[in-house]
Amino acid sequence: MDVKKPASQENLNGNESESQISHLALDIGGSLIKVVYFLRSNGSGGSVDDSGKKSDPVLEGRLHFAKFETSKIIDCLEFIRSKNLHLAGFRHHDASANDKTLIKATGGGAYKFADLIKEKLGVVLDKEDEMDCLVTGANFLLKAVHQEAFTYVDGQKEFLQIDQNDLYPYLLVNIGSGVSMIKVDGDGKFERISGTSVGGGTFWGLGRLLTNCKSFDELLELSHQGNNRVIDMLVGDIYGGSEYSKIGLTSTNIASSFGKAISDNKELKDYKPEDVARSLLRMISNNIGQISYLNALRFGLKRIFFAGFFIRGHAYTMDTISVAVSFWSKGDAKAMFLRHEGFLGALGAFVSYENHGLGGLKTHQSVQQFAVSETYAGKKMCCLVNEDLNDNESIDFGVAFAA
Ligand SMILES: Nc1ncnc2c1ncn2[C@@H]1O[C@H](COP(=O)(O)OP(=O)(O)O)[C@@H](O)[C@H]1O
Ligand SMILES: CC(C)(COP(=O)(O)O)[C@@H](O)C(=O)NCCC(=O)O
Repeated sequence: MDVKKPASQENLNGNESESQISHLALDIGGSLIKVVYFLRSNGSGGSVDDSGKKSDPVLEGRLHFAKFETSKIIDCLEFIRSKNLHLAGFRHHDASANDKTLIKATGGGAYKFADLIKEKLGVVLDKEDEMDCLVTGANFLLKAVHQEAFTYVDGQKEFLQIDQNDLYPYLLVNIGSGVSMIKVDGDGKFERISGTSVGGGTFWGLGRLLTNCKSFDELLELSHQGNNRVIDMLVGDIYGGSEYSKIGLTSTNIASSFGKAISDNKELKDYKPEDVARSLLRMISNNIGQISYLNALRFGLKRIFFAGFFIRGHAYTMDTISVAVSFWSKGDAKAMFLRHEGFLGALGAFVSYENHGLGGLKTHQSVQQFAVSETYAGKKMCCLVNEDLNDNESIDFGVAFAA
């Protein structure tokens, strides 16, 4: 598709200066809206290639991440408007002057809220397929971002060196509101092999009803303090304190999640909310870990990457998933996690701008100091990740714009 230059370079009048704003991409999920936008550093835009010759202009800047609850979409739109990010889209070359700016978006909300966004921001969403975006985002992170993937064993994070030549195939498990399991065989080569409706939305929804927590983080924090053995029925509870070693179960293995609640003769109010939260988190994480491993086994996949905002970098969640994968695979398979766990879809949508000749992701000599420089989708790019990335973080980045 032919494109005109980014609208951001035509008509800006707000917080971020015209020279700074570049691309904006959205992933509007069942629970959260993820926003990724690139702001170029002042003065960036050199155009010298490796041999010192003139080439495509390279913009250096930072990739920014933000998220909002989907139920508070108006706050998100206000954020975008306040920063003038909605002016950072693109237009069809053949578009009439009245035609709207297009913004890349994915997730179910790109359909559900298209009219609202058009009304509030005056932009049209250019929709990208959610599964495509998840895979593109995962491949992008695994190839380009230093220290993106890690294992979590016995409370220790161990960062992985990803071998570009030995990345595929892998299983991507995205734990959002629901869970998608995708076998990834290469760039754009994937199959969604399974899914489950028992996911992050289930944890937050049931948790809210059972504990009266007012926020997801409060529920996570509660679970941190709780003891699941108060409510879960353990093998030892059934076997009089002994293990059932013949089938590989120790006395402390959970035999039945929430199983004690049937025999305790107690009401919900008699349990501590923190114990309920802990049992719930454990039940859902364990279940996802187990289903993931069974799907990995179906296709002979040894590596399973877990993503989605359900994980939230939470130690107990990652530990439970890791233990489940290790337990069911008898140590054969490994659970791996991603630092930008919740932003795969939005990053995938962001990367898709390059299909329109806008902002192909590409590194340049001038950004050589960055930690990783790899080929992605036939182009070179690189990123430097700060030590402690979390919610509203950013990545230093080099982007080449088609002239
Ligand atoms: N601040 C939050 N508010 C609501 N849910 C959150 C929050 N942080 C993490 N979560 C968890 O993340 C899940 C959504 O993950 P996400 O990957 O964004 O999926 P989706 O695309 O379906 O919104 C929620 O269902 C919940 O379990
Ligand atoms: C429908 C979805 C792809 C939507 O993505 P989400 O907003 O949950 O990230 C996801 O919720 C899902 O895969 N649910 C599981 C449906 C199933 O396979 O049973």
